[in-house]
Amino acid sequence: MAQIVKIFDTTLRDGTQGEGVSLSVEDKLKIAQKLDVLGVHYIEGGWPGSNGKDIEFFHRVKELNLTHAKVTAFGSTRRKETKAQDDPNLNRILESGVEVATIFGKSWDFHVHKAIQTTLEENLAMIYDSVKFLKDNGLEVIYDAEHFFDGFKNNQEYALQTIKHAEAAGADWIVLCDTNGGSLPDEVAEIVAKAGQAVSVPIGIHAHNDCELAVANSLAAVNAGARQVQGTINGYGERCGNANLCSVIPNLQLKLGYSCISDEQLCTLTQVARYVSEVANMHMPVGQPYVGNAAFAHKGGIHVSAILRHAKTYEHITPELVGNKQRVLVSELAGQSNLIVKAQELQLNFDKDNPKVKSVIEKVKELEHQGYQFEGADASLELLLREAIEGLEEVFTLESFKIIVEKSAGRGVVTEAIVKVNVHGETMLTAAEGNGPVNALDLALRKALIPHYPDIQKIHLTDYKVRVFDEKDTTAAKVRVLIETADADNSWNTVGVSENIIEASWNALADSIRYALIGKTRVEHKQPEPQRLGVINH
Ligand SMILES: CC(=O)SCCNC(=O)CCNC(=O)[C@H](O)C(C)(C)COP(=O)(O)OP(=O)(O)OC[C@H]1O[C@@H](n2cnc3c(N)ncnc32)[C@H](O)[C@@H]1OP(=O)(O)O
Ligand SMILES: CC(=O)C(=O)O
Repeated sequence: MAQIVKIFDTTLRDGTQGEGVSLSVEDKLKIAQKLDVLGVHYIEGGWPGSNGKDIEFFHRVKELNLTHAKVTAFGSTRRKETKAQDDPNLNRILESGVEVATIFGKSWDFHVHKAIQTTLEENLAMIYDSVKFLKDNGLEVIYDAEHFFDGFKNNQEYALQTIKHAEAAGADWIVLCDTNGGSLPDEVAEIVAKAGQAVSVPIGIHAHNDCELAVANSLAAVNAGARQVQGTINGYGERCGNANLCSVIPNLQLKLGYSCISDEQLCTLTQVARYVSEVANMHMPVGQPYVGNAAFAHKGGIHVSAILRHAKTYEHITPELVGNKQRVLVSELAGQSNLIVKAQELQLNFDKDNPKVKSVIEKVKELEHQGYQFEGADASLELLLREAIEGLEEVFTLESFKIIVEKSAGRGVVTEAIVKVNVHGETMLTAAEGNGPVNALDLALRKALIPHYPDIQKIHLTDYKVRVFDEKDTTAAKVRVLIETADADNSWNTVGVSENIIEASWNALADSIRYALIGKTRVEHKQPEPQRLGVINH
């Protein structure tokens, strides 16, 4: 029977102490629901003694009827030289209506002297009184021993006295905190084991990531006897963050054989990680272990060739166990296997014996050498493959475009694009004003295409990125433009490269529209004529 390790999520408290992370009450409530579905045991919702937002959260979280997780409110021990029952912070915890309180107190004598500027005896009394007050009021109490590892290294006897005082006052858990994130796994293991011998209540670990060891330290603590791990989704948190639960949970469960959440809940991990990053509006690193977009993405041709034979050759776990999936990238590092997998994904008939395989690989490598990058431009790659394998209908061809940018005294900059394209034998000449050259080009091209393809009105550009780079051996700077386009159901990315930013943008734009139109039915009956400069019939 696997040993149980309880998961304490502090995304909504310590996570919001991370730079750039700010959550509204609504955001916090939405995330709490996801965390409950994920199966964490505790959700630390905030610090009611700190701000009105957190007070409102605790008021409203009761309406969610969470099925699994216990909600806990955070705070500190009472202020020095006061009574616990008079302490506003402890009273806000009671008023929040939670059944579990998490309070932190000082373990490091240096902090007692320098940070809270009181005596060692008064700090012990602050810990005892505060835990006792909350216990006397019927709460489960988790005692976070702040700076425990630094305190232990500086004055072992005093650090142990602090947690013994918490235990004597009735704490249900003693959580050892590597608050400054400076400890190493071997030290953590040794100190957790010694603390475990000093007290008989269960021990937990709360690790920060300042040495990029928060996950490793959490695992070391569990192996040394800790039975609760505190951390955050995606590792958000003060300074360099907290232990990332998206790595802690699968490591504990899949590698070390502990039990934290059910297998079905583990399958929601990737979805929860991405959801939280969306709500927090924080970019998620593609290479984030287990849950990142590239966590099971294979780029090197050798790797792809091997995973086709057995996924285990380059995957440490089956991605679906954590709700992620395998991906194959195509780039100048690709071999034929990459292209074959990609083509299979697109349901294109393209096997090893197809004579076109080599020429397509060469084309991809040549374009990447020119500055194209297909791993971030799935739609451009699909067009290239479809064109090579089955040929593509020419949905439109460019005859010419012209951009006029005019700045005159007393007026802002006015940008106008004139586009001439041939659509099924008909030359469409249109013009549009935009708030910049790319916007104007986009609007003019759409005007030209709408009569033939009215669906084009449902798509819109969602992102536009430019990267300037110097081509090897020449002095001319080239630019790569990446465009993201979306309709109601999907989004897709295209790439264009040129020494001229407008031409690079046009290439990416034209691919994005082509991609949208390929496979869509051409309307037989034209829509009412759009505003345009002229239509030339051939
Ligand atoms: C390791 C951690 O992550 S702990 C959590 C840190 N998170 C936060 O600080 C976020 C929320 N904080 C806040 O909203 C505010 O700091 C508050 C409301 C808690 C306190 O605000 P203020 O009363 O203005 O105090 P301020 O923040 O300037 O100073 C902290 C006070 O807490 C005291 N304090 C710090 N730790 C403790 C403790 N464990 N027990 C008791 N008092 C403590 C300090 O001594 C200082 O009080 P003093 O000036 O009387 O000596
Ligand atoms: C309690 C806490 O957040 C810490 O010690 O880091």
